[in-house]
Amino acid sequence: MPSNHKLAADLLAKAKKLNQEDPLASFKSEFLLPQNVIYVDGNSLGPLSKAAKNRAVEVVEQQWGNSLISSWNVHDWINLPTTVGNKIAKLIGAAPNTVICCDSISVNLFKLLSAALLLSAKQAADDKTDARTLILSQKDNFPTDLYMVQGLGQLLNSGTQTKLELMSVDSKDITRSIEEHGHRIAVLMLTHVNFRNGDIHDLQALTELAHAKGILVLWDLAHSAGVLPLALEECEVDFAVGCTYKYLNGGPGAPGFAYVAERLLPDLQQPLSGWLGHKKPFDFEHDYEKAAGIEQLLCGTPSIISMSVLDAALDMFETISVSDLRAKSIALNDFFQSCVEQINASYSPSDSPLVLACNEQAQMRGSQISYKHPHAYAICQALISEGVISDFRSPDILRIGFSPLFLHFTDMLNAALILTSIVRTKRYTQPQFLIKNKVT
Ligand SMILES: Cc1ncc(COP(=O)(O)O)c(C=O)c1O
Ligand SMILES: Nc1c(O)cccc1C(=O)C[C@H](N)C(=O)O
Repeated sequence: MPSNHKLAADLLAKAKKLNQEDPLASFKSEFLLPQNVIYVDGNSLGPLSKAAKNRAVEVVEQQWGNSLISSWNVHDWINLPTTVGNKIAKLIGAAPNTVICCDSISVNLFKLLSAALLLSAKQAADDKTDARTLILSQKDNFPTDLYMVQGLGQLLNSGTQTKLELMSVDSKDITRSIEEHGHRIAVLMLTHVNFRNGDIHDLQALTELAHAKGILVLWDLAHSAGVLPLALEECEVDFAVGCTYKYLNGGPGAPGFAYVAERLLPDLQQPLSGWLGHKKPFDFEHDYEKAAGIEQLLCGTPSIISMSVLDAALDMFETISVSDLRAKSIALNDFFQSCVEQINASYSPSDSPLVLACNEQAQMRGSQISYKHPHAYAICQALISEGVISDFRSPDILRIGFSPLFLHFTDMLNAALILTSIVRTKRYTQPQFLIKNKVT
């Protein structure tokens, strides 16, 4: 407890009032969270909902167990990637039938980047200009995005001619790089919300700027889908990818999604030409002919159990607007930050304090806050041992995520009390917290 009892009482009264005013407060009871746990890691893996658990049992016992292979028709498994894709489309401002649920972000990036490069090359040939060879991205992107470009580059550049180069620059230099190298850039590939510090790129402005230079745009929405309002269609975004195991609560390894603007679908050619992306998969023809719609992004047989669980988890979003989710996420983020600041201010300054490693204003960040500390890993482990599940991002970032569907403002106060106390008393220095041997 803060030494100042009045402060503690005031913060608790404020938290309770915010809970009462929260239109999303009742959704917490839809989740099966363990007792005595404050889960501030829904930005890495969303928790289990009752609906998802029930669907898991149903799909295994009834659908697979009883209906066996007829479930592809009876339970419409065959259309699940588009059914689920359409539910996701509503959350990201995409037109119907422009989103498909399949594979992982990494695999979908490979498909879409390859397809974008082919479109760009065709455009250059039509315009009689040199083919563009650059993919512009941010240095601080989530590594898999950069790795996928590097892997694709190895494949494409195996001959004598360089066909693809990754140009990764500081986020603050993206605009300047587009201005300077625009004519050489085929694709601008950015992650909307930065996984370490929560910085948000201006999706609309950067998409417009890139288009003005003839660049195709691909957004990674891993930390945006289901928590930040998005308008892909309105902003004329070309491509997007995202995952469903974070704010969409689809479960560990739940399939990702891919978005392609409707206008690009007819000429799109993706390299993972598996049978389910074929125009008539069940005709079992010798030659590949792509499906006309977004189904062309499919490759092999989808993971039906996982996708069914996700399908059920997504139903919760039917009655909620993303702007309400964003408003609550900002309020949780802001309240947590102010609790930490006020509690710390009520004590004499600590000799090794947590330092904010993100924008100071909650509305300027994604649904997370990041602190820098030389012992961030140990602090994270100490937090987990005291029931506050957060995560650590190498080398020195403690990351707290705010999932608006199942967190209450009282959770924020309790998490802030535990965090500040662990740092102040240096409880993180216990030996078991110092050994770095865990996935976080
Ligand atoms: C921005 C971003 N992109 C991609 C990924 C991972 O992609 P995949 O679904 O392929 O594991 C993550 C997190 O794991 C991420 O935060
Ligand atoms: N996808 C993950 C996994 O399979 C294991 C552990 C963590 C993850 C994550 O999603 C990490 C997450 N994208 C991040 O922002 O750090």
